[in-house]
Amino acid sequence: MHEKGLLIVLSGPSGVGKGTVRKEIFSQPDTKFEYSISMTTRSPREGEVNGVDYFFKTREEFEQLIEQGKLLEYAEFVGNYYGTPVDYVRETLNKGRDVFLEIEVQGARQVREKFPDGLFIFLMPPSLTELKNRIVTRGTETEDIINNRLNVAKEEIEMMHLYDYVVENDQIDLACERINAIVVAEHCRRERVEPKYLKMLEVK
Ligand SMILES: Nc1nc2c(ncn2[C@@H]2O[C@H](COP(=O)(O)OP(=O)(O)O)[C@@H](O)[C@H]2O)c(=O)[nH]1
Ligand SMILES: Nc1ncnc2c1ncn2[C@@H]1O[C@H](COP(=O)(O)OP(=O)(O)O)[C@@H](O)[C@H]1O
Repeated sequence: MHEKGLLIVLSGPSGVGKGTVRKEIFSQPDTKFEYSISMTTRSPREGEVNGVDYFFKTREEFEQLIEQGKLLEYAEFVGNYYGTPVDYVRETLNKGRDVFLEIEVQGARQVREKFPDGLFIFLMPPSLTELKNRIVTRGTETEDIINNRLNVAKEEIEMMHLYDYVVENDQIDLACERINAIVVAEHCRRERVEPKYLKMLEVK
């Protein structure tokens, strides 16, 4: 019988670098977490592969998944649905593997309700100015949309207290190291009283 795996949730404001940090973590050969591939109604970008980057769905298909209770959480983000497949998450955790979700903050909030024992990590920008720079560099958005996004980001940052850890994404490699260290520490903390260790103390 395996111990249940840890559900790791990485979230944070739009543009902070969640996707970038997640990709870096999963490009490291010694990463042992399983990435849960999300469902989305947004169109694939150039180079994105169905079943690798996302499971691309129509709005009808996605709404059916919601009705059938197939999503652990879902949210509408900039006009598209995004959601986490519940069966994959439960099956993988039951195999004793750690599952890693990279999702926006509304979804993370729903996961917290269903998995209060999950490990919730909030990625923070070094400053709001730097967050604005990242949103500007990434997109083709107009000044109005960028300001609107920044206001949303401020509301998202206010949700920080709902998380177990806050990690600054000043440099991608440092943010990844911090996340990996948190997961290792969290395993030690949770498995401290595991029977196999207590057995060492048993009198023969
Ligand atoms: N709630 C939720 N958010 C998701 C999920 N998958 C991805 N996201 C988030 O959706 C947002 C948009 O993702 P995407 O369209 O890939 O664009 P980008 O990450 O901003 O380049 C990001 O904040 C992701 O973290 C999911 O399954 N559930
Ligand atoms: N540590 C960092 N330093 C500088 N730029 C970064 C860093 N992390 C991410 N970025 C850049 O910021 C932008 C937003 O990153 P992205 O991963 O798309 O954010 P999110 O998934 O949180 O919306 C991208 O252009 C990315 O290259």
